[in-house]
Formats: sequence, structure tokens, C-alpha cells
Amino acid sequence: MTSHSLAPNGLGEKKHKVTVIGSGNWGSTISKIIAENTREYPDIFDEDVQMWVYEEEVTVPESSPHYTPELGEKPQKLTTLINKYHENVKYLPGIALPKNVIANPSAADAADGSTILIFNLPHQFIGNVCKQLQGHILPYARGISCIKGVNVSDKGVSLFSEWIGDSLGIYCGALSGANIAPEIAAEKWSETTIAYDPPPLDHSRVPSPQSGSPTASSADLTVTPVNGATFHHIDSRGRKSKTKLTPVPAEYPPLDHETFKTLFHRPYFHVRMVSDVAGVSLSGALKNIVALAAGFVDGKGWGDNAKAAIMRVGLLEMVKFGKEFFGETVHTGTFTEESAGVADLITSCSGGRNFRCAKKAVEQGVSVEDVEQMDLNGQKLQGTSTAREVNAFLKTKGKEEDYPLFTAVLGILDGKYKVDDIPELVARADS
Ligand SMILES: NC(=O)C1=CN([C@@H]2O[C@H](COP(=O)(O)OP(=O)(O)OC[C@H]3O[C@@H](n4cnc5c(N)ncnc54)[C@H](O)[C@@H]3O)[C@@H](O)[C@H]2O)C=CC1
Ligand SMILES: O=C(CO)COP(=O)(O)O
Repeated sequence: MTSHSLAPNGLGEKKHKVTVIGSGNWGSTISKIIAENTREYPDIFDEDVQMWVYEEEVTVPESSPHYTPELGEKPQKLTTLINKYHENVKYLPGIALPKNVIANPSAADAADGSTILIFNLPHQFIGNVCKQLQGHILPYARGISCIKGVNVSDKGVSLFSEWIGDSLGIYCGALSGANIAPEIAAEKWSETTIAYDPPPLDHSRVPSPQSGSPTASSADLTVTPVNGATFHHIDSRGRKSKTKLTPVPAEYPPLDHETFKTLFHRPYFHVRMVSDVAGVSLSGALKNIVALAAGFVDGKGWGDNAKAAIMRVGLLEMVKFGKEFFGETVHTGTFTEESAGVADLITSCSGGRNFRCAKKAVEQGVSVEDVEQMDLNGQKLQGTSTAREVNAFLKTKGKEEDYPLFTAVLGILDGKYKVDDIPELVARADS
């Protein structure tokens, strides 16, 4: 799969150690994928993959192959169960994890010595976890965020990849796609998109262009030496990052598109590399709001045409939001051509948790949050909080009416609107 197993200087004597921060439904699935690849490419990666687990006491469900009446009654630490049975019995039951996935309840310990950090947890928890990591990671580590959400504060809206980067002083890219985790854990074929666009200081390399994908050129980025090997950078939107990047030492294989593709690509999980980090991150976050709307109309029994209308309007609002608030460097093609965009929108509006919970809420006349509590066994929806966060941001900009579907979703969650109001609310945008 990969052509470079050595660093460009021919040394390459160090291997990348990989840590996954998070162990939910998707976090465990991504750990499985990565651990299969670290085993397959031992010249590039350490075989063991550390997986940080938010520790809790759980019992083994009857659906687990490891179930016994005793394990079904006696709660044990989730990390103990994962390391003993190689299964995340709570968040990914019934799926065998490779034995080289090592569950660790300490984020700092899990990340110790890792050059690659994969962030994969519900977005509401990332702030706290980053605090635990501060001061405990290699200065030249690089990250990939698999989080679907946006960070909204009184300063505005930002991407979690940026937020993680600034919080930890590293560069962080983003992975997102039409990726319902249980299907991928069962090794059913899917595609994903990884956006990675660091300043061209890692081994003086710039990510190589991929066919059909927008890729930054070195001219997009200004890299200014600050002191010795430390760099300050201005991103492709001209925004000055707080992050002072430390180059990855040349003893390691380069951390570029090829290495990240090697880390994530499986026969059943096909990776496309791009450089539009904002487009990939925003698609993943905003489609969750649209998936709630799709669930609402499906719960009404309005049929496939109504759902298609939701997807059309939703996609337009996603692109508009990206262009309006993240500038022209967000590529429309990321939304319309990549797995992270339209494909994720379609799968999420067909079978995602946000869609399913919204549908059931309408059918049963209860709140989406109630269904989340009852049905998801601790898994978290991202659409409800993202709808609130995006709306809070739009309100500060006086732009709520320009995004009628996003605004309608929050209105329905809060009881201000009914699902029956959606056609009229959405039509107002066209008039
Ligand atoms: N599940 C899926 O099919 C997909 C999920 N995603 C995204 O991946 C991200 C992670 O989601 P999942 O792995 O599905 O998580 P999940 O919703 O399955 O699980 C919840 C996770 O949160 C952890 N947690 C609970 N309380 C916590 C706390 N106080 N502090 C820190 N962690 C805590 C739990 O231990 C568990 O790992 C989300 O942004 C989601 O949108 C992306 C693609 C597919
Ligand atoms: O992001 C997902 C599929 O790509 C999963 O969406 P849900 O969180 O709604 O299940």
C-alpha cells in the first residue's frame, strides 16, 4: 500500500506511535482500523495502539460472546474488560478488537511518546480531555480529529481541528465521511475523507495533490521561523495560528498524506486525502443538524420526497455556512463530491443516530433527548448540541433567517415550531 517506509534521509529508524483519544462507537472502530494497519506496516508504526477510555464500571451484555451470568451482574472497569476480552462491550459490542489495541484510563499516559494523536470522542468532552493532555505530549506530535461538531464560543465559531491544535500546540487535520460505525466495524465497504494541510515544514514536504481533490500549495501558507526549529504559521485563510509548530524529526517516516493514508486505509475503508480541513470538518458537523430534520419528516411518515427536499436544502445551507464564515478557501467540491460531504449527508439521513432518534421522537411524541437517553446506552448525539451552538452563533450575526432549516431544527427541538411548519419555514428562504 505504501511506497515509503523510510524517512527521506534514508534513516527512518524511529517508528510512529499512535494513540486514539476516545473509545465510543466510532472511537473503538477507528482503533480497530488503525491497529490492523500498525500490524500490517511495522516498519512505519509501533504495533501497539493506545486507546484512551473514559473509565466507567460496566457489566457484559448478553449480546457479547463473552457474556456469562456472573459478568452480566458484576460491574467491572471498562478498560479491564477491553484488555481482557478485546471487545468494547458497552460501545461496540460483538466486535473483536485486535489484541494490539490497549485500553488506557489515563489520557496523559496513553499519549505519552506518541507522534500521532487521533481525537475521536463526542465534541462536548474534548475541552476537558485536552486539559489532561497539556504538557504530556510530544511537541512534534500531529493530530487527526474525527469529531463531528463545531466549537462555538463568544469569539465565534471554529473547527475542533484548529481548537485542538491551538490547545496542544500541534497541527491537527480532520477525518470525516459517510461512516456509520457499526457497518465499518463489521468490515462492510465504505469511503472516508481525510484533510491534512500542515505548513510545509515537516521534512520540507508539502502534501502531494490527489486527483480530484483540492490541495493547498506551499504558496497558501507563510512559514516564519520563530526560534530554532519552532515555527509560527498563517493558515490558508490568512488567519494567524497561535500554534508554534515543531517539525517532526527526520528520524521518523514523514507525516504526510501517504503515511496517513497508510494508517487509515483498509480494503473495507477507502481513504481519499484532501487539504480542505474546514470543508471536511464543517460537513461532518452540520450534516447532523440536517439528519435531525430528516428524522422529523420521516417520523411524520412524509416519505422519501420530503426527505430528499430536506437533504437538498440542508446541503445548500451547509455550503453557504462554510463559504460565509470560513471564506473562499472552503471548497464547494468538498461538500458536493467527497464522502465527507454529500455521501455523509445521505447516510446520516438514512440510518444515523441523529436521524433515528429524531424519527422516533416524532413517532412517539417525546423529546429527542429522551430517545437518546432511552435507546443509545451512553452513546451521544451531536446534532442537538450542534443545532444549539450553530444557532447561538447565527443569532450573534443576525443571520438566523438566512439558514431556515438549521433554525427550524432548533425551533422544533425547543417546542417553538412543529414539524408541520418545516415546508413553510424553508419556503420563506426562496421567496
Ligand atoms: N458512531 C458513529 O457512527 C460515528 C460517530 N462519529 C463522530 O465521532 C465522535 C465520537 O463519537 P462515538 O465514538 O460514536 O461516541 P459514542 O457516542 O459512541 O460514545 C460516547 C463516548 O463518550 C464517552 N464519554 C462519556 N462521558 C464522558 C466524559 N465525561 N468525558 C469524556 N468522555 C466521555 C464514553 O466513554 C464514550 O466513549 C462524535 O463526534 C461523532 O459524531 C463520526 C462518524 C461515525
Ligand atoms: O456521522 C455519522 C455517519 O457518518 C454517524 O452519525 P450519527 O452520529 O447520527 O449516528
